[in-house]
Amino acid sequence: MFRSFAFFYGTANYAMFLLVFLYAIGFVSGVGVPWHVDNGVPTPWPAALAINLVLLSLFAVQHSGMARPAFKRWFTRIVPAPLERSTFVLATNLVLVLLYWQWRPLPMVVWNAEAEAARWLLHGLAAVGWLLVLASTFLIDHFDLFGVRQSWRAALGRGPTPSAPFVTRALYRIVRHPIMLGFLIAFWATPTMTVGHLLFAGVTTGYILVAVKYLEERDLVAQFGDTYREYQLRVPMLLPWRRPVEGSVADAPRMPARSL
Ligand SMILES: C[S@@+](CC[C@H](N)C(=O)[O-])C[C@H]1O[C@@H](n2cnc3c(N)ncnc32)[C@H](O)[C@@H]1O
Repeated sequence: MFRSFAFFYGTANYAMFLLVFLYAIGFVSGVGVPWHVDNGVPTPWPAALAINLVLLSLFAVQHSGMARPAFKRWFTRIVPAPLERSTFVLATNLVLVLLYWQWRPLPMVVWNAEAEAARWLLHGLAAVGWLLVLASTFLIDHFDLFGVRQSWRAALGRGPTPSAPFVTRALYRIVRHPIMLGFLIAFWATPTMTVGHLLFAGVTTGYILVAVKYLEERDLVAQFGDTYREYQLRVPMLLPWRRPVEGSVADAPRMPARSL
């Protein structure tokens, strides 16, 4: 019974993620979907701003909170360990559906590229960003990242899933966070930037910078130790042209493991 459920749960949450990811492309680009970053229930700007900030904060709290090792340790007392990642994916899906549905437009235009070539160029750049996200998930371990591997192993009656390996090849040789870089490109490369889109891009950029530097990298140092510190010295965080900090592993900042 549990094995069948694990298979269904992992597969259904992943299938929903694929739809939510596809919708994200439409939401940000404003193409092909009913509710997007520049469309929704017209709302006076102070209320629209407040609602959008609540939605973005909800995403940040869910996403960063549930990804912390301390939360996972507590959560796996309630949810079977092989289904923990898939439950994280389900929660992310639900928060994003709420955001797509309840987002309020702030339509004032900040910039607008009028030349057709410039518009296509910016759409093309955004497409490169989305492809970078997708390609990078396969470099880490796409099916592990979205909980399919863990739930399918449970369905097959296999033992606990071994941790995904530490990756430094291909895109991870150029920057330490290609998935986040892909999101930043996709969020900012738009021919028509409205106040609502700017709010979305600005807040998500701030969130990505804080979450990567102060949460994810601390966890990675705690998990991989000097291997990750040495990686930080060798490879820039997000921008390929930025030099990583000069120094040796011994000089690298010792970041304490997060207790939460
Ligand atoms: C949503 S992914 C984002 C990865 C990375 N921040 C990026 O932007 O490409 C988060 C997961 O990737 C894992 N991760 C981050 N860097 C990694 C690496 N170099 N090798 C393997 N896993 C990594 C983290 O432990 C975390 O579970």
